[in-house]
Amino acid sequence: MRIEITDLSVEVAGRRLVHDITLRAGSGRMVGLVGPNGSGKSTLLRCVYRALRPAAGTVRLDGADLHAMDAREGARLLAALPQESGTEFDFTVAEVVAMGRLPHQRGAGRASAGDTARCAEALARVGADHLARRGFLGLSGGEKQRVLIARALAQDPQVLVLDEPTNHLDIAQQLEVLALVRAGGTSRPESGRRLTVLTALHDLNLAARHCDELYVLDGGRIVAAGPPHDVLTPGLLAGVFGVRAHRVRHPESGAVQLLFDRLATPAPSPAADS
Ligand SMILES: Nc1ncnc2c1ncn2[C@@H]1O[C@H](COP(=O)(O)OP(=O)(O)OP(=O)(O)O)[C@@H](O)[C@H]1O
Repeated sequence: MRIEITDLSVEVAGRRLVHDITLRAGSGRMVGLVGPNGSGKSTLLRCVYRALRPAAGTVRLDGADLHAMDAREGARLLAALPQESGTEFDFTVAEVVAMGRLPHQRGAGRASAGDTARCAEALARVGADHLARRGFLGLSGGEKQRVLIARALAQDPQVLVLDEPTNHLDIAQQLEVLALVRAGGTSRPESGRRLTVLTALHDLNLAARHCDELYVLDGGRIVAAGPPHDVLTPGLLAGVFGVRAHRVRHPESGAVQLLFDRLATPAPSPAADS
């Protein structure tokens, strides 16, 4: 399922935080949003997963206006992992993941055997099946993140919107989760369907390695877009992130990888010494 974001602007408390965003994610593609702190990534994603309404512009899934759909219909198509998500009540892990099935059920709490199997499968895919009976609030940050990813996958969406999905995960889990998402989540290989993923990522090397295309946000606007190799240039990284970057190729995958240094600060001028 393709995502088309067109001329999207988002306002919070009367302040426009995101301006005129046009972004395309083709069906089955993994598209990354990168940008410095405060550049508008979360605000844009919040509008895409419908926590905020657009001030202008549209978000369409295969041509249908997402903000015009009813909540249940939207939730069957799109699942989200917000940056700070979770539950205040101490549900068990199994109960948290089961919430992902609600959009597919008639009436609340009528889980079928199929629903239960989908939840177990999603937990197993993120390596968290052993946590099923644990209380969610007692989990570590990384364990919580894995469970919330399982909930999103159990929702069986066609589009996944992730805000910093690798937060709290150790390096092995970061690679595991992004590979899993990229490979299509729980999507049964036999269905031939791949998830379309829009994800904010701080780690530019993970973004370069896992995303088909990147959009770079700065000051609430898109300042560059394209394949990671074309986008993550030393000039852009200096201008947007304020760092000096060296590009190397991953010896196995060939993906662009970056080594960072602080930008050299200009030597003080003689006049400043006097
Ligand atoms: N509810 C709000 N009220 C006022 N300003 C807000 C609100 N939410 C976000 N902002 C501001 O909007 C800008 C964009 O914030 P946003 O969280 O979207 O950035 P981000 O790129 O996701 O940042 P980070 O990388 O730090 O998570 C920031 O300047 C932030 O302070």
